[in-house]
Amino acid sequence: MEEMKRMVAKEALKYIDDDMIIGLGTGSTTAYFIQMLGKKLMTGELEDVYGIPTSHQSRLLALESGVPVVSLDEVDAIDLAIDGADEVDPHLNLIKGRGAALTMEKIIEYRAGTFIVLVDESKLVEYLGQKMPVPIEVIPAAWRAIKEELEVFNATAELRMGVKKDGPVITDNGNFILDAKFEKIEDPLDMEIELNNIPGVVENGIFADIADIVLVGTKDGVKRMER
Ligand SMILES: O=C[C@H](O)[C@H](O)[C@H](O)COP(=O)(O)O
Repeated sequence: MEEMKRMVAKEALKYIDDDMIIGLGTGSTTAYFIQMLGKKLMTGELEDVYGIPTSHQSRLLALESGVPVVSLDEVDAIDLAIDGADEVDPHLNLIKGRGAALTMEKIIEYRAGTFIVLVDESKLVEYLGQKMPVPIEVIPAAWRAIKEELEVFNATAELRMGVKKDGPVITDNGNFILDAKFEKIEDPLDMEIELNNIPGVVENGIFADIADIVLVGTKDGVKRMER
């Protein structure tokens, strides 16, 4: 599994040129990419590449790896964004947010000229919701009401609890995460919009129609899916 992640991260480097602004995703797969990008910048193989982090995790890792970072309000455009995903359907719709970074990820990736997703083949599903719940970032005061309102969509939601921290997970934006298990998400774009219409929902982990390219690590090498 780790080898597949490394393989797709290496492949993603081929899309990077000098003078690019790159959205830096969150998670274990993107972490390999950030470290490899740092090496290319250190050796001078790449020059003047700046990263826009999507979380504290990717910001700290970028700084540690030698990738200079800028924020969204300092740039006119984002050339490319690279990130992992928890599920990918055949139309390149995604579920993201296992690492609770979905809101900033969507803010950056929605605005990137090209959004490239890095996964291993275990993330490919026939339909969204097949294996994973949809993470939903919510304003803390509204979590219980939203949990109940999600029943309209036949979803069962759990408040995500911290590991090495008592009580709920607090996102980089100071909010809670509800993990909502759906039976089957028939129309990802429609569900993404519906969920964001619930007052108190900050953002949800369905990324419909955003990914341009998915690089899949398989036992037989990297496969490329394109929309
Ligand atoms: O909030 C976290 C993100 O959406 C991650 O990009 C996603 O969970 C994939 O992470 P990993 O590459 O560790 O499987």
